[in-house]
Amino acid sequence: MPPSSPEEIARQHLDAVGLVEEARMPYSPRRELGEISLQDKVQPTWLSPTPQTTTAAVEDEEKKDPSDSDSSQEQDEQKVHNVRQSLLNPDCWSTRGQVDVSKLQKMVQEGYNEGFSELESNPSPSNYWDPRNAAKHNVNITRPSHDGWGIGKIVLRFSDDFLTKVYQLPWWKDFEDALQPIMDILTNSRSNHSDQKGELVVVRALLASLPPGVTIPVHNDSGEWVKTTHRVHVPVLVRNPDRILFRVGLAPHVMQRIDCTPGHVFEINNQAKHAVSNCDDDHRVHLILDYVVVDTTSSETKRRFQPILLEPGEKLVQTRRSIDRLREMSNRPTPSYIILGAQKAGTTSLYDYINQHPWVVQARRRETHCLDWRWNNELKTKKGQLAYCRKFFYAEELKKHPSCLTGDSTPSYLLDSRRVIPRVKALFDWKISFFVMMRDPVRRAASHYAMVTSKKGTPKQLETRGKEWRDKSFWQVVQLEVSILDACGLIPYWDIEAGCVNQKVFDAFHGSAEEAKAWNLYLEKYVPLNTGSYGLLARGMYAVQLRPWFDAFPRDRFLCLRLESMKADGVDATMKRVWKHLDLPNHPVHDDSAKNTREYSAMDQNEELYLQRFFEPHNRVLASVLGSSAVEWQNPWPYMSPVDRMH
Ligand SMILES: Nc1ncnc2c1ncn2[C@@H]1O[C@H](COP(=O)(O)OS(=O)(=O)O)[C@@H](OP(=O)(O)O)[C@H]1O
Repeated sequence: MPPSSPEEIARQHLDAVGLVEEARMPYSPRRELGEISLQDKVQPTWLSPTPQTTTAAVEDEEKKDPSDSDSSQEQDEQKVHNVRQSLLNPDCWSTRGQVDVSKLQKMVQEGYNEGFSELESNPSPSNYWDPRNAAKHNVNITRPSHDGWGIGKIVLRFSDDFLTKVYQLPWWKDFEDALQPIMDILTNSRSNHSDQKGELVVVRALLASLPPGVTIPVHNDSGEWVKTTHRVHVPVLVRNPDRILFRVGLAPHVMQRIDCTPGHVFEINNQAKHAVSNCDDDHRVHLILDYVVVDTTSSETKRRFQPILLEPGEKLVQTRRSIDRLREMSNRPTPSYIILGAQKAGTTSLYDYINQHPWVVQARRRETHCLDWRWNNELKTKKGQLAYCRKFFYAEELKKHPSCLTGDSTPSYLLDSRRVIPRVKALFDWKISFFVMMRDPVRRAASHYAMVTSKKGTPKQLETRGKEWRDKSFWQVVQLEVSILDACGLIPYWDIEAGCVNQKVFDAFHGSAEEAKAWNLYLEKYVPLNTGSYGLLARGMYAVQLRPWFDAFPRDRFLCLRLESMKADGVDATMKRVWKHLDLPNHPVHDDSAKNTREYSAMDQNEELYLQRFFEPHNRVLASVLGSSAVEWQNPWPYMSPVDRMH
């Protein structure tokens, strides 16, 4: 949801003042509905509920948030159905109890209503709101929008957007006793309603002081953390609850008003729309908690949510979605991953999808080529070479953010192992991750030829693609490539004229020392740096290309993917594997369209059959080279027999 403009916020504030002054919006009755189901939280919140579920429709239809509309009626009906099926709590909030907050009130009374940005005198040591005290005795957390609106804060626990790290700030200890009655109420009220056993772990806790005349406009929280956490509010200092308009609902025009009397412990579905306006002339203080329910039988989960204890005055470095300790700076070297190839197998898409993760920063250019044709031969020391390669990335900027990472996609590296492997080994001597995308080598070859011979492109692109194939037909290039492979002794099993394989010779040759020798010769003589017009067939011989890589690096550094599986299983299914390989939390890709696509004419059927026969034995040994028993690699690109084709 885009941020609201200052004009829109002012309009919402005026509306709120009107609603409270004319008493036009009654409180929704307190209902103890227990803990809000996480199932409700992952449902879309744009949809207006059906009339039966609407209890406080005070604004008219025209005021609907434009982002709440959807064009297709069919989709709408499906969504209505889904929402009706799943909405256990269409009210989007639940009273969890009433608690005595006098202890908390005493602790935060001092300075809660001061202008936090214009403090001049020396800070009083007992004023928790004073940012100077927070910087010295606690830890400074930035909350850009809230800070911009002048909202005061006392932060006790905080986590990154994916809940990979929960930080406990020094002042948590000061407030622990005062928070206990609230924790007890939350534990009791959930055990009465929920079957899900587990321990409550607070992942975020802060006190927020909302200045008079400020409105936090209608919004809904987003991010992975929202789906697994429960958001609890406890009004602490509210001089006149009738002048506070706190609302939540499935859509802006059906939000319900919640009673903000001090001590009212309530949970909201923060994935639903919510807003608050302080129409009083005093600050309003709420305690805001997010908790998760941790399965204590799983040591891994327990460990994950074990808070990291921060020290007074310690510095954190934040981006919108990540938080790291400054002391852990430089913990992650650059780059973290390389997409090695294969060329024309969907590498641009993979790189784009990876870059959609909020913790990934793209390189300064997509294909750095810093280890092949942009390699700087002048540089003789490792230090100089590394510094040169790091310039292709935002390495300096990333140093402070070890949660975040960057990588390279240079699909020529897979084939050019002779040059690239020693350079990776010498320079990137950390646990770098590799990706290899593969695609039916026949289709790959067609795409490769179409790109190299295309007349479209920038002058630079036309130059790097080379001229060697420009006046040759596809078939002529195939013949040229076959003769090159043959001259290197790489295809003793292939009858060039008949276009068929001698399986016995292939079985004896593949993986042999002779093959490795012939392959080296090929790489040495026929992998140039000044053109893209080479390797039409070699780039589709995946098993031979992968062997040197698997010999040089541990196998678990590689994630090998099949473009066709990505198409069949969906991008998100593939990306789950990618995030795991990068050790990144899951994140849905918002743009999963295919990148770098091109229209070109279909291949001649006889030429296609020739190539299929050529690649078939190579495809069949792939599973054993990959060491994979996965179904997708057993017969990765099944070709139809000529007889089948006729039917
Ligand atoms: N998601 C998805 N589904 C299906 N097909 C896809 C997808 N992503 C990329 N592609 C196809 O991959 C081809 C481009 O590959 P690369 O990006 O690796 O090319 S390059 O080496 O970077 O030039 C290019 O193939 P052709 O269109 O046949 O040329 C793309 O269409």
